[in-house]
Amino acid sequence: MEQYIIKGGHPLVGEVEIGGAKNAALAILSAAIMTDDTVLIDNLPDVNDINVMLDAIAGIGASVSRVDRHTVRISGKNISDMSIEYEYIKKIRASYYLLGALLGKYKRAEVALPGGCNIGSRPIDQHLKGFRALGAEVIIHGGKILAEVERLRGKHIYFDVVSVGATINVMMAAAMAEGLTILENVAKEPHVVDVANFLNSMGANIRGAGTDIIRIRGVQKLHGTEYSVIPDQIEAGTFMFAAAATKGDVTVLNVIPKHLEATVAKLVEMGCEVEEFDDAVRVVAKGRLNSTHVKTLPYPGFPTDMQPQIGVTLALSQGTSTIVESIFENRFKYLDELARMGASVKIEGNSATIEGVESFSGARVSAPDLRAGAALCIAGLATDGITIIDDIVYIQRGYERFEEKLRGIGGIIERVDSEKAIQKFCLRIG
Ligand SMILES: CC(=O)N[C@H]1[C@@H](OP(=O)(O)OP(=O)(O)OC[C@H]2O[C@@H](n3ccc(=O)[nH]c3=O)[C@H](O)[C@@H]2O)O[C@H](CO)[C@@H](O)[C@@H]1O
Ligand SMILES: C=C(OP(=O)(O)O)C(=O)O
Repeated sequence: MEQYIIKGGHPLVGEVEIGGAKNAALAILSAAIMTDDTVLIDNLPDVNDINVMLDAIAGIGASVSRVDRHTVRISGKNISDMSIEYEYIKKIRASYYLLGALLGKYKRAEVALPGGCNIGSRPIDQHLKGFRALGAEVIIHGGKILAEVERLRGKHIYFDVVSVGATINVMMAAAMAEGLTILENVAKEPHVVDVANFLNSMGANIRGAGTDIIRIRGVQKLHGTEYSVIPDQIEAGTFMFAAAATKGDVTVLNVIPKHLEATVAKLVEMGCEVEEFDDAVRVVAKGRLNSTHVKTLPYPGFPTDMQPQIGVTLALSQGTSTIVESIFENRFKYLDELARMGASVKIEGNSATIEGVESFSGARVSAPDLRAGAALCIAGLATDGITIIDDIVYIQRGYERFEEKLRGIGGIIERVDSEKAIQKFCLRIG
């Protein structure tokens, strides 16, 4: 098992290049198998979740060839199997997108119930409601979801909750249904729009992605395309909060500033200077920041995937902050770890009250999930001591070369795999 070991306590300064969005890329890779033609996808992040997805689609017979670290060529022509093995599914949440993709193209799919970060109960009833509305028979048996239909038919579907996964999944299936599908109360996240743009570049007819209503006129066939995934707003935001928490000066490069509005608004409220360029954002924190109040909401609200990163930053800010986590019920686990570093927090249901402290003290903590793990790294980088983070496999799910990128802006962080290596680091740095 690997750990991160961090010696923090100084500002992060410099520029960092942001990669492609994991959560857009995972859906786009699934959608890529919906044509028999070849699809070239660029700006993929080189992270574990993407590799698992590529293995999963290769496992059903798709041809997958890597052009380089961030580019892949996929052909769904020789897919022979509609059943995705549990081995892949249990590792990633987004495996459920293969349901919509296979059902749309082959009218049959068999996918084990998905894994992903343990951040809440994460039902998929809205995905299944959507597939059923399009005419599919969907059953859950032996830990698998089996969906089948002779002909998918367009329908007017109203989602009961705003769900990124259900919106994208049902949109994919409807792209190859007969007639018009209208999806209401949909998610408006940038990755929903990116997947719609990708499908449209393959010949789909999807309008309205990014608004509350998506209209999909089904087509019989999709064709090959070349596509570049949007930048990862969550990776960008993570580095922006790392700059804020360490009182640093960091410019995130290759971003779409519009996607970062909620993050920028909070950083400004907290007292950061934020400069926006065409495809970059600079965050400068000149001293101790101020408290604020945060409520996670679907886009364009403040993202739940950024809640731990702002939480860590608030725990070092002046005054009392509150966070309401309204999307997932189990996303405060990092606060218990942070309390071990000296943070003052009180959790009641889906609300947390944070009394800012001047500084943390280094401790050994565990990453409870992907974003919480990244947030604990931020805590370590802001702490004038040694912090060891266990279970970093979660962080590797979604951050490419995380420690390298942090080192590029002055972070003292190493990935180690033994107690001996930890001791060596402490002797050298401590
Ligand atoms: C791979 C991927 O893209 N993961 C992201 C995706 O997860 P995911 O797609 O799983 O999250 P959803 O947007 O679906 O979940 C939003 C809310 O809806 C509820 N819900 C969802 C589906 C459903 O059928 N029934 C239901 O009740 C969930 O429990 C949650 O409370 O969006 C989340 C919210 O932005 C992000 O935190 C995840 O990083
Ligand atoms: C929670 C996340 O991923 P997943 O939905 O794949 O667990 C995330 O990207 O923060």
